[in-house]
Amino acid sequence: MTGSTTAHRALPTARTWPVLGCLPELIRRNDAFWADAHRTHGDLYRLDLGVTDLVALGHPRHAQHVLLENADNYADKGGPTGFRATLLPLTGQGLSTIDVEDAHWKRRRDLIGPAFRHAALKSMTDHMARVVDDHTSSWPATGTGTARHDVVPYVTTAVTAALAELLYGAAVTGPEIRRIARAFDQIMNYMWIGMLASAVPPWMPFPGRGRQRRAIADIERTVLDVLARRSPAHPAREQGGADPDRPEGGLLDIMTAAERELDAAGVRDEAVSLLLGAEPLAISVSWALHLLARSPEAQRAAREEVDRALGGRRPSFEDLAALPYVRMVFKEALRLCPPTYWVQRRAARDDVIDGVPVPAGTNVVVLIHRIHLHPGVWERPDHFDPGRFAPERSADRHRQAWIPFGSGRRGCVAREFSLTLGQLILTRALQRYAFAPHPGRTPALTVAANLRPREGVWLTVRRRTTP
Ligand code: HEM
Repeated sequence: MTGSTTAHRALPTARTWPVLGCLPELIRRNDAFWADAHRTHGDLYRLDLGVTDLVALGHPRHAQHVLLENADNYADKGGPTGFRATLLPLTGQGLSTIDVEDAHWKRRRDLIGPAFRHAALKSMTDHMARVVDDHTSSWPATGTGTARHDVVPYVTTAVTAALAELLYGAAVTGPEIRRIARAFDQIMNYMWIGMLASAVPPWMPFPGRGRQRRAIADIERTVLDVLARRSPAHPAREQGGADPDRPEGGLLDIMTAAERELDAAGVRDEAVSLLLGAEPLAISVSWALHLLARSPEAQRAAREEVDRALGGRRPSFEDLAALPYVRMVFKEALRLCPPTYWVQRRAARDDVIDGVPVPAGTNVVVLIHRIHLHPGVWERPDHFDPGRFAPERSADRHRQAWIPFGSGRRGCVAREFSLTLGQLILTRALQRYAFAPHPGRTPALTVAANLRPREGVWLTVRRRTTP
């Protein structure tokens, strides 16, 4: 795709206002803005956001170029600019936000990666299934009757509990999970305002800035409280009060033992930034339930599969292979609602993408959601159709057409873990409940730091009496 000898074309620019660029329009119109920008400017355009300038990339071949083929030129995530401005104070120097691929990043990745790979997954799945079991057994759905509620907090609780045990080797309490979820909510929704705030010195008052700082402090305090409970000096451990089913220690223990440089600040950054993975996972599982609620046919197919494979029993790692349709439902939910809507990189050297010059220092964003809805790649892109992930229908698709976990060297370290945990929660939920729309409350997505439901995912939930 590079080549300085070919004729270059000019880059169309999405810009509305002289100083703020598209930012006000983006804040006002949200997801509709992106769809229109794509229709007007095509797959590749310059996005003027006033405080920052980006090149937006919306075709799978752009992802292939930036994240794979020419990844050496895009090893830098772009510092505290653009979409990253509001998240960095929360995540510090955690693996996901380490800016440049260097020896430090590689060492951290090599330490964290194996904990999420297949062999580790196999041993942790049964434990995760038990945690999921506890946290999906009592969603509001009275007896054989129904209840109408937002499923996001319930899914978030199951995801956060399972993830915290894996990371910290310690249980989080209900109030802690609710505090973390509230704080994540504030932080995610602050993104656009946070971008504006990034242009104003930190000591100057700016709307929402105080709330944002308090939310970050809340998460940090809660995580440190949980970590303190796993300390050998903590009374709960000294009294042998640990749950015999719970794996000793957690990923953080392994990391602290292996990497001496992981001091208190390093532990804090990694503990917080890995926990942030709970948010996209909870969003995508909740969105899958919404899609199933609106597609009785898909819900029936998924339920028949789980009943056939499991009856009413809890799934084990070996069972997951017998639940391919549930997996496809989750993948389709991640296509329609990829919580990590974009990934950002900075060009180290001059480059050319699709005939457009991209000078050194340019920040580019790969727009995952636009790629997932690209009409040239997907048939009926807006339509919920889990069967499109069947092997026979996927063979000819561009390899970068579905990238909810990113791609290449900085791709999500927890991809397999997330697919497994999502599959487990959906399976258990389908065994226990039937889902239907909530009359008068149609869930909608909003583009914040993640792509996420605007006001929750309200559904009608009926407890099943069989199998
Ligand atoms: C459905 C759930 C998830 C989605 C959609 C998702 C998405 C992504 C994406 C798109 C990236 C690439 C970012 C980039 O290229 O700049 C990424 C990286 C990462 N994710 Fe996830 N993620 C999910 C769950 C998780 C979970 C549960 C964890 C932690 C336990 C996690 C930890 C990470 C880390 C540490 C990285 C950075 C890897 C590196 O830079 O080397 N993610 N994720």
